[in-house]
Amino acid sequence: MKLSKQDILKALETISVPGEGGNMVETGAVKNVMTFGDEVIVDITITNPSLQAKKRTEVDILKTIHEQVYEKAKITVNVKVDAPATPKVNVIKGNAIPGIQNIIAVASGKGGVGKSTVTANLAVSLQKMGFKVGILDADIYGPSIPIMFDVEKERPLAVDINGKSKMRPIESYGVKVLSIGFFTQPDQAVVWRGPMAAKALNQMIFDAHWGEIDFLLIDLPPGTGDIHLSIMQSLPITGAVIVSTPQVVALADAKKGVAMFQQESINVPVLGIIENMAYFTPNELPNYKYYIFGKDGAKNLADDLGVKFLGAIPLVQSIRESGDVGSPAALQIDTPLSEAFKSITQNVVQEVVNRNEALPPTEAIKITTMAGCAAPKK
Ligand SMILES: Nc1ncnc2c1ncn2[C@@H]1O[C@H](COP(=O)(O)OP(=O)(O)OP(=O)(O)O)[C@@H](O)[C@H]1O
Repeated sequence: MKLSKQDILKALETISVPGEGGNMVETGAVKNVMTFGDEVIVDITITNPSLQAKKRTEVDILKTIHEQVYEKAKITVNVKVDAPATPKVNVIKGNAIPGIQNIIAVASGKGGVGKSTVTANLAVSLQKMGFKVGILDADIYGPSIPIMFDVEKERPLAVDINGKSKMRPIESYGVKVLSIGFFTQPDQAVVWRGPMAAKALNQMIFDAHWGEIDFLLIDLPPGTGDIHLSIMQSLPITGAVIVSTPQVVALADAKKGVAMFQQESINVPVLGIIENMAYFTPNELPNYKYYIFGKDGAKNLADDLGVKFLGAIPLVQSIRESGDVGSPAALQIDTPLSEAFKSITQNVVQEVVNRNEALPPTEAIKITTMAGCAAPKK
């Protein structure tokens, strides 16, 4: 079989480089195509330096040529990365916070997809790995972190630090917690505007005595409103993690969430997407997986958007129960659930390391300890 260069180019015109828009031939990304009998060599240059973008580009090219031109074609794809020459600006906004190394915003477009559950379990997994961890529960519509850490009746006390009165976070399972829920009545509907919420959160960060923290997780309210804009613009967020179920309506909102973080005025790196309630396995049928909300939706969305897929969490009764009794499932020892959360947490840490390496050395966001965590892959 002799392949024609024209056929290959025509096939490549049907795909684009992740995140670059336009078809890869028209944008000039495809630099050269050579054919020898049933062999094809494609040289392509992309601007996105992430491993996923490279891998995705390669896979798309292989798949497209196999599907549209010749299924047995022997294809070599040479992907070159030509990142923009301008040095990356440090996207960290606001003042660096002494003692707090990384701030990770946990967000979801849609409500009720398990953002707080994921935040709580990420925190516990990070703590088990040896990191110093804090959670700032910023979900003004329904702060649930105090319940998940069994501290809903607690109230933070003031401590004197160098002559200044500071709020001491409540500690549970080795995780320091401050929640907007500690300052509002449980049945009080909180109608706050963005700047007010951002101010309250600023106080909970800057006027609190967090001590040394490797990861401060912020449990954001659901949605993409002005509250998010205010928070993102005023706090030095290292990166954002998006939680979604595989359901179409949740994915549409998750996509808006990713777009919000990536827009120019916000520019917070998206560390990746976590798929929650990915499938249901009944106790009595351990080999069955029911894809109640659809299959691989969040994974496919991550691929489409060129962001990392951080992992999937099943829909399991004990996750809900452990959240309700204030003992996050990740506290379990060597169970499939605690292992699943551990693996996702390692991916998050890896992405933070990657992200910090990609920024100038001046930023105040270096990870200082990798204790208990698998060494990052270079
Ligand atoms: N993987 C899971 N398996 C079973 N139940 C889950 C799972 N994830 C979350 N839940 C349950 O779903 C409900 C909603 O979860 P959660 O409060 O974490 O969502 P959320 O996205 O933070 O909600 P909100 O929009 O109110 O902030 C809770 O009762 C929680 O226990």
